[in-house]
Amino acid sequence: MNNTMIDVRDVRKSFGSLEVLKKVSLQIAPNEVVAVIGPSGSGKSTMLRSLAHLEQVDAGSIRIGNDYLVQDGKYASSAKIKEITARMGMVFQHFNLFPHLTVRGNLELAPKLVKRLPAAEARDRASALLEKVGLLEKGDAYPANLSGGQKQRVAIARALMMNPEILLFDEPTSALDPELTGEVLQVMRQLAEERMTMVVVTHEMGFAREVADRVIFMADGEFIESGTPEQLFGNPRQERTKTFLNRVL
Ligand SMILES: Nc1ncnc2c1ncn2[C@@H]1O[C@H](COP(=O)(O)OP(=O)(O)OP(=O)(O)O)[C@@H](O)[C@H]1O
Repeated sequence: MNNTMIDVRDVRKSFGSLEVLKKVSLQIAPNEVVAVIGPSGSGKSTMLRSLAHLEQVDAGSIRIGNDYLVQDGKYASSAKIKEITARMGMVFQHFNLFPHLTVRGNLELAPKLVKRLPAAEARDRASALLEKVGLLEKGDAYPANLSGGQKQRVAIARALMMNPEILLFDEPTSALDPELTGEVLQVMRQLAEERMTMVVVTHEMGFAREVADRVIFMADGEFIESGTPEQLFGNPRQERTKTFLNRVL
């Protein structure tokens, strides 16, 4: 259990003349699992990437725990930003593993480099996490020799190496063949059961419905509606949510 929560207030973000986030606000409680769903291009990834400071917002505030990443459009110092983002782990659609490093190399690099973790400790931690995602025997393999599902499980283990308070997932199963999504969702389901704070941008309605504590429907740069999976899937209040769900379910 941890005390981190995410507080996003009135965040705006444009790419040129395209307004991608229109005054978005969001609060996430410690240990909450939130799924963000919505049509392609609605700003889901941009919102998530803004939390990890992979995108810079134009206005508004993002607070992680007690620390402001950005407050009323003004960013914290680069040292503070580093400190805040180190508390978050991110898992991407396309895995983003280092191709020239083995699985263990991928896992151990950041903890050794950033956290100065001794090699033996990094190795032990990597073993424990590879076991957790069912890939202990793949430690010496290179990413090119893994299936997409295995790559994504390595990416999740890598994110966990840094002992994050929050895990952010950006469409973690969208690049996978359908038969490989299950093994990744199973690891995510386990993390959810362990009460990891997670924000998951996903097209996987089954995950949103069965695993998330709360589902947010986003369209055209706005949060249209948010609720428990039962509320959102069973009895959506907004016409746009209904239309979207009718299309994808
Ligand atoms: N770096 C960028 N430069 C310019 N436009 C961008 C950039 N990144 C995203 N966009 C645009 O911002 C809008 C929102 O994109 P975003 O990836 O956040 O949507 P999304 O809801 O995650 O979509 P998807 O489900 O397809 O991944 C899209 O119109 C996209 O083309």
